[in-house]
Amino acid sequence: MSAIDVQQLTKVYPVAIKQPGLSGTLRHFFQRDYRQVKAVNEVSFHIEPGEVVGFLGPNGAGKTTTLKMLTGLIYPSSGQVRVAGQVPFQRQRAFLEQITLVMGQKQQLIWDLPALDSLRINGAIYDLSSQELRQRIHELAEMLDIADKLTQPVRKLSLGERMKAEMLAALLHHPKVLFLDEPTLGLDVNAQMAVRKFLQLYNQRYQATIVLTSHYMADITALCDRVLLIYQGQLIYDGSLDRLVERFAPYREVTAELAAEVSADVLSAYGEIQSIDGCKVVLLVKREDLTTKVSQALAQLPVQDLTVADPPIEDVIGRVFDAGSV
Ligand SMILES: Nc1ncnc2c1ncn2[C@@H]1O[C@H](COP(=O)(O)OP(=O)(O)OP(=O)(O)O)[C@@H](O)[C@H]1O
Repeated sequence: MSAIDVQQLTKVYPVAIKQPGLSGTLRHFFQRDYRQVKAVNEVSFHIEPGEVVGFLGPNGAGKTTTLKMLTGLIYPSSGQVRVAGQVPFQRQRAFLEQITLVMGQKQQLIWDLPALDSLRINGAIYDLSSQELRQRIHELAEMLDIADKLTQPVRKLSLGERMKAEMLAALLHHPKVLFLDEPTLGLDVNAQMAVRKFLQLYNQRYQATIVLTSHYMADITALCDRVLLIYQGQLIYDGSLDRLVERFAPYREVTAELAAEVSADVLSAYGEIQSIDGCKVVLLVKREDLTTKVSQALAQLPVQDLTVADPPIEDVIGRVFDAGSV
């Protein structure tokens, strides 16, 4: 059985239209006109247990709306969803016990109390015995390296420590399916890495399924075997990151260190110029022309060093979204 099954999922939001000015406000009060915003449009995918999947898209693409439907916070307008065999919007206990949702910009811990107190409340909600609760807090706190911070009021924790404590609270019931919306938002590089490491460990230890959205590509490349690209509510790609680069970046990035400066006119014969910084040049070369262009460059230019790489994944995805279609 798939961990997540989504078929033709659609969400349409009715949005009230208000004319400007006082008369518009008065009219709006008595008679409202609505327009329909299709935030998610016939999206289908399946995710197997234990998979870690990145959900990518520009602002307003429909990622959060999809996560909200997958966690049962909102009803779909049409289509089917099953998560851990359950229908999310029915909000059955058997469903809630198996999932969690972490939103980077929202918090569940009580600001003025130590995290430990909020964890005790969660333990009671999930009917954990005091021994079970102690053992789970101990285990997760070790994994997150946060044990010594749990007795301080949450408001005194750093952002990174708070995020770790939030994770602990969200995972106390050992969910099998994790939905994470921007879990590393605003964290510094070290805290981002700590959260990523923890998620890897949790995934391995509990064979948990993880779906995450992030605007930090480092999160996606470190964690996700598979990515879903969503654009204007539609799923435009479902597959591995490598295949995404091959499919949407039909070029490679060639960086050359030259012994002397060479004019842009001459360099443009070898590829599309990405940047020239004195003797360091970066060119984009079509994959099929790579061998020919690189051998020509080596023979004809004063090359001291040359490297060939895929372009940064941010650039590839940016180009896909700029192009606006597949
Ligand atoms: N409650 C709502 N009522 C009306 N429209 C909404 C509502 N929630 C979201 N939308 C609209 O639906 C679209 C998708 O929004 P959503 O929050 O799902 O995007 P997102 O991909 O998560 O974006 P971001 O990366 O900025 O968080 C946007 O056009 C947004 O304005």
